[in-house]
Amino acid sequence: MLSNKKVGFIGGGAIAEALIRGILNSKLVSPTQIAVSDISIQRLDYLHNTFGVITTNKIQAVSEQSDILFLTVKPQVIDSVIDSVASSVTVKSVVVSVAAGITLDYLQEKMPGIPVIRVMPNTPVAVGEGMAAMALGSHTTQEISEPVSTILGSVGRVVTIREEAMDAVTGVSGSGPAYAFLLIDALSDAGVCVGLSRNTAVLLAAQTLLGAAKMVLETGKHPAELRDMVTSPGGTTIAGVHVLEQKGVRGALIDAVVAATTRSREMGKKS
Ligand SMILES: NC(=O)C1=CN([C@@H]2O[C@H](COP(=O)(O)OP(=O)(O)OC[C@H]3O[C@@H](n4cnc5c(N)ncnc54)[C@H](OP(=O)(O)O)[C@@H]3O)[C@@H](O)[C@H]2O)C=CC1
Ligand SMILES: O=C(O)[C@@H]1CCC=N1
Repeated sequence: MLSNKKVGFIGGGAIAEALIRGILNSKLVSPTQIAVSDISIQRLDYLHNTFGVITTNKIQAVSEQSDILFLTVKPQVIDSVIDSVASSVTVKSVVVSVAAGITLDYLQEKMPGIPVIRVMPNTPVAVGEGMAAMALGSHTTQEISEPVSTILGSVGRVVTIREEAMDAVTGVSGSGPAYAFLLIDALSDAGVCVGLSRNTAVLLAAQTLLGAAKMVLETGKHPAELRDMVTSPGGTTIAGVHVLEQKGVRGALIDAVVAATTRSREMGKKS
């Protein structure tokens, strides 16, 4: 338990909800240690009723109380949000921005002297299988960042990276769950196409991606080696893989990550 820490969220949308769900499931903090501010009262009611967390539409009520303050708003509004919180955060707190493209330089310029961390999480934090990368600002020591690492580590894996890699991380693992959901959806449609019920097809598709991902992580083998183990000579798998290669699925995924990375860089330039 991070028993003596108060965790705040400015913005109670998709990623804040995923983080709150995961953190509460991990039992690292209790609902009353978490406070959320959002402009939508309906959203605050939903979060309070679902998780029992403290909610308010007054941003500063959250920022002045929080030891760890997550900025979980869209990059487009982060400027005005920081203007509202900057005077109420102190050097004893740490501000964690998850906004795609928003740089440490920008955050530090807007909040001089305040420890800041730039993090790119992903929505599987909600089920304890997130992937988060963090880059520390120049006023953020390892000791200051420790509780943030602990929080992110309680809902998945966390790595510390050079900030320059953050746009690439956004393209791979930040946006990545969307590619995986698209693949699972497509694989499910394919199952239906060859005669399976929808429920069975979704189960088969999702469990197959989960199992394959686990094998990569647990065996440490190269994905291509694991793929070869499935691919019997003259069998079914090579017939399927042949079609995927002909249709350019590998190239499409590479193009998708490059496009998302480029978009993250563009969003950073506007901040
Ligand atoms: N979704 C994801 O998978 C990930 C998102 N991120 C980053 O997280 C951030 C949030 O993304 P996401 O959760 O998807 O977005 P959402 O739109 O779901 O959530 C943002 C929330 O903030 C609210 N909001 C807007 N303005 C303010 C304000 N001034 N004060 C308080 N709350 C406000 C929004 O209300 P309203 O909708 O009414 O505007 C909304 O409820 C982005 O910067 C994104 O780059 C990072 C990693 C993964
Ligand atoms: O789509 C987005 O911009 C955010 C950042 C990573 C995932 N979602």
